[in-house]
Amino acid sequence: MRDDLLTLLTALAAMVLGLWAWRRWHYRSFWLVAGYPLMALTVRGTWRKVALGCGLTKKRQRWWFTLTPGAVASTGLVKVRRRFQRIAVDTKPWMWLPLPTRHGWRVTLHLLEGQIPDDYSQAAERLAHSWRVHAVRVSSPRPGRVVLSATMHDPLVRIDRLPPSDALLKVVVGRLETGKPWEIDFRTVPHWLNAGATQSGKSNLANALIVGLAPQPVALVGFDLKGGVEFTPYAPRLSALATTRAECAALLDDLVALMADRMGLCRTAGARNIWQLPPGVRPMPVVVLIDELAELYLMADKSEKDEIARTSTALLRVAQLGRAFGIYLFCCGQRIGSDLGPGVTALRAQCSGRICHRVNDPETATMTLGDLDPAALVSARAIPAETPGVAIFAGQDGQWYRARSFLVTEQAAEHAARMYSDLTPAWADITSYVHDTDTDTSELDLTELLDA
Ligand SMILES: Nc1ncnc2c1ncn2[C@@H]1O[C@H](COP(=O)(O)OP(=O)(O)OP(=O)(O)O)[C@@H](O)[C@H]1O
Repeated sequence: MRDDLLTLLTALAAMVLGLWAWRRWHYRSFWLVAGYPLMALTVRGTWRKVALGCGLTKKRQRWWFTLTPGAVASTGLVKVRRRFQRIAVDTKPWMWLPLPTRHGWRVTLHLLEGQIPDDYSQAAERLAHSWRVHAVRVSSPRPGRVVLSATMHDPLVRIDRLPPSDALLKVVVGRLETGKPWEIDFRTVPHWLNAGATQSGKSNLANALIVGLAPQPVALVGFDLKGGVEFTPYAPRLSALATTRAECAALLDDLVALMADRMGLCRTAGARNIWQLPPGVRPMPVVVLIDELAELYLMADKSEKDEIARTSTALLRVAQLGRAFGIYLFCCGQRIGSDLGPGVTALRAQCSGRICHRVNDPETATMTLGDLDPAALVSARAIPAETPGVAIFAGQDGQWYRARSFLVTEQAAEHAARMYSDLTPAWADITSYVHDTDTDTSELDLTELLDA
C-alpha cells in the first residue's frame, strides 16, 4: 500500500516536473496542447458568471419551465412559483469558441441590443482579472461583433528581432504585442510624434530609425536641441545638423525653400507629389529627426518671441506641406503639452503618427495620443519603468497597439552612420535648386531630364 502511494506520488511529481520543463523550454507547443484547451473550457464555462459580474448581460423575458417550483433558478436569484411561467433572466452575449493565438486566445462575441464595443473596452480590465490573464483588448471587426483578445503574459518583456524592411522609407523598429512587426512607414504616415519621460526609450527608437534609414537613398537631417550630444555621433550620415535654436531656424528656412522648390518642380511636371515624377527627376526624400522638441518653443524672455514664432511657423509649414514633397518629420520630446503654445498644438494636429512611451504626466499622454480610445491613455500610464522601449503606438489604421522597440545602442547607430556615410548627400546638393531659385532654371533642368 505504501509502495503504491510512493509510486503514485513519484509519477505525479515526474508529471509536474515534465509539464514545467515543457512549458519552460517550448512554451508555444505547451500552450497549444495543454494550456489553451483548458483555458478555452474555463472561459466558456465561466462566461455567464463573468459577463454578469462585469455588467455585460441584459435582462430578457423568457418562458421558464421547472419541475421544482420555488427552487432558485436562472443566473439571478429568480424564484419560480409555477412550473411554467414567463420571467426575466440575465442573458449573456453569445460567445464563439475561443481560438488560440501566439500569446493567448481570442474570442468573438455577438453584442446584445443596445450594447456598443466601448461597453466591453470599459470592462476589459475587469475581464482580465476575472480570467486571470495579463490583459484583454477589445476590437470590433464589424457592426454587432466584438473580439476579445487576451494575452496570458506581457509579450513585450522579451522580444525577438525581425528582419529589416526592404521598402523605401519603411523601418521595422520593434514588435507589436500581437507579435507583428512594428513598422514606421513614412510614406503611409509622414509625420510622427514620439513622446516619453527620460529613460523611457525615445532615443533608442531614433537610433533604430537611423540604423534602418542609413542604407536607404534618403537624406537625413538632425535637429538636436540637446546641444548636439545625441546626434553629433551620427553626423557622417546626416546631411545637415542644427544644435541651437538659431541653427534650427536657418535649417527650417532651407527646408521651407526646398519645399517651395519641389512644389515648382511638381507643378511644372503636372505631378501632385514627388512620387508621381519619373525616377530620374524625383528629388531625394528628406527625413528630419528632431530631438527635444519643447526646446524649440521654450521662451526665456520676450526677446526670443519673434525667433520662436518664426521657427514654429516654418516647422508647421513643413508639417503641413512636406508630405507631398518628400519631407518627413520625426519629433521626439519629453513633454508635448499645450502650455508650450499654440504652435505645438497645431504641429500635433499634423502628426498622424503617435508614439507614447512611459510618461510622467497625464497631459503628455493625452496630448500625444489625443482622441484615441481612453484605454490607450490608461495603458500608456501603466507602462512600467523596468521595460524601456515599450510604447503605445497609433498608426494609420486608427487602432492603437502596445509595442516595444528593439534595443539599438548608440554604438550600433554610430556604426551604421559611419558604414553608410558614402550615401550621405551633401546639403548643398539637395538645396542646389533652392539656391538657383529661378523657376526658369528648374524648368530647363526638368525638361532636359525628362527628355533624357
Ligand atoms: N527597446 C529597448 N529594450 C531594452 N532596453 C532599452 C530599450 N529602449 C531603451 N532601452 C534602455 O533604456 C535606457 C534609456 O533609453 P533612451 O536613452 O532611449 O531613453 P530616452 O527616453 O531617450 O531618455 P533621455 O530622454 O534621458 O535621453 C537605455 O539604457 C537603453 O539601453
